[in-house]
Amino acid sequence: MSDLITGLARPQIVGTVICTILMAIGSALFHQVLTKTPLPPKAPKQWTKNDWPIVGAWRFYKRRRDMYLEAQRSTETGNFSFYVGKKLIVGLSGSEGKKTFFDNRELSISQGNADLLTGVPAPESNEFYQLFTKVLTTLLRTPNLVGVLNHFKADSRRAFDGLIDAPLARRGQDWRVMNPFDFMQRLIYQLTVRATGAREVAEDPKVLESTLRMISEFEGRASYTRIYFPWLPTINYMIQMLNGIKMYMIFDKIIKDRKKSGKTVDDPFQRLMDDGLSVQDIVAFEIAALVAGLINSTIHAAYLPIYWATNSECKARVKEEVDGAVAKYRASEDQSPADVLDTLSLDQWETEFKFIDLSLRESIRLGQPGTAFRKNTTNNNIPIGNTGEVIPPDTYVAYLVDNTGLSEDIYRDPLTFNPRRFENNVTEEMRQPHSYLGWGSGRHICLGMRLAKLEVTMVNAYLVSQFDFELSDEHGNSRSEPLAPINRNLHQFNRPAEPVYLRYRSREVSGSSVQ
Ligand code: HEM
Repeated sequence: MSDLITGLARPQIVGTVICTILMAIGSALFHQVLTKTPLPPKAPKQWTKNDWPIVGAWRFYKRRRDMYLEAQRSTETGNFSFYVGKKLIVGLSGSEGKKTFFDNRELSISQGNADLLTGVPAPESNEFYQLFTKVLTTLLRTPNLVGVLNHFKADSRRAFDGLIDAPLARRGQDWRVMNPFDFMQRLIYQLTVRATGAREVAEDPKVLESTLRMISEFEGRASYTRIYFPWLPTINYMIQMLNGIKMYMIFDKIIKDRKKSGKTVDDPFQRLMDDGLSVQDIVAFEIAALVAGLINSTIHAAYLPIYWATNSECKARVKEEVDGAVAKYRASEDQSPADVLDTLSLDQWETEFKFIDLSLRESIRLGQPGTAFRKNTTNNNIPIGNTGEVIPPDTYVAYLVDNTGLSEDIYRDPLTFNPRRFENNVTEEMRQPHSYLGWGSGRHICLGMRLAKLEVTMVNAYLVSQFDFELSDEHGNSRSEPLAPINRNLHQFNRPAEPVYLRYRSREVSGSSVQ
């Protein structure tokens, strides 16, 4: 083996290998240039400002919103075409563009996402997409959610007990400090595994941690280079593949162990096995569901207490709501607030926390940078409403979500966090179709919405029932400077660039516990 390695390391051989790789890349680039199709007739006007040869519109991945707004302003209809590598993308805007994007049944969401959202392993084939959505929908029905509810409560209790046991921020103080994004990520991930996966993962801290790291990497190691050059084996892509193999081995082992021992486990994973799904389909389902479940739910679960901590009216309102539910369902005086929450049914979790729900709705409206994608997979032009323009066959479509979520025509003072806007002051514009895109709109509504709402509500109700919290630095010093604004050029919502901390203390200690 060592001879082989020394042999391969010889300068001539290294040189030959490098030359071969460079020639392969060179000829692929040449092919890319030669085979780029010209703009089809009737496609919206092409936007080429700042384009690079071969690559095309690099700003779409570097400064997406800036490029999009500039391009849409440059055309009469607000629609425009551009190339990313060889891929033709039509950017839609305006009412006709928006209606086409969200209502047209011939535009494929799975193909659009698979090709343009690298990092998120969107189901590539239509058959798998059908299977994925069918299984997810079944798992998130009432009987299955009721089945995992006690695990949700127990996991949440354990996580919050851990917060109580954490060391004090400073001697002589009663504050402790957490990074809400780290805390929520671990807990939300565990709950999502409970709802869609295997107990062997949810209940083994080591496996939970290692799979969480791999699932986070699917998103964190997005390789935009591969969107331009799908054939390029980038390092990030290789790491994603490696993580895919490791996840496969973990799930394959669980399946084999269960089969060998003849043991059946009462969890969603067993349901997939009993339904006869292949190992490949189970693994692909688990990865897709866990990635979809992790990204948005975690970030919003962590942002809610941050928003509340910076807005005294909201903080008072959420406390009132949670304390009200605790008082309403308390069966005996010796029950702690968390004990009471442990007794709530699925229906009570889904109906008693309206302000948390409104806060989530508002957090999503504010935290939805980037574009949604579709692809015209038919052989026909798809008309863009009555504009006279079309989406040609084999073309991708994008819609900048901020065009709606931050529209001053729909939302007054759109950059302010104000959950009450959905409660009172609902304007005529807010009642129009496609005026809120937070959970999707038209033909594609989020299939995980019920799970996400349940998770975010539950973890935040446990938090508010037990703790006072404020923004702080990592040492527990109160923080007064405002958070940096959300980077609207992001492709999707993420943690703030600078870490944000919450200091917290038990409400029993501070004397503000619900009586
Ligand atoms: C706060 C958390 C979440 C937010 C804000 C969110 C948001 C969205 C949005 C905006 C869409 C539509 C995308 C488009 O039109 O292109 C969508 C679709 C989808 N979401 Fe979520 N989502 C969340 C959580 C989840 C979870 C937990 C899961 C699953 C475990 C999930 C699974 C899906 C799926 C499968 C679709 C595609 C639906 C279809 O193809 O019709 N989401 N989500």
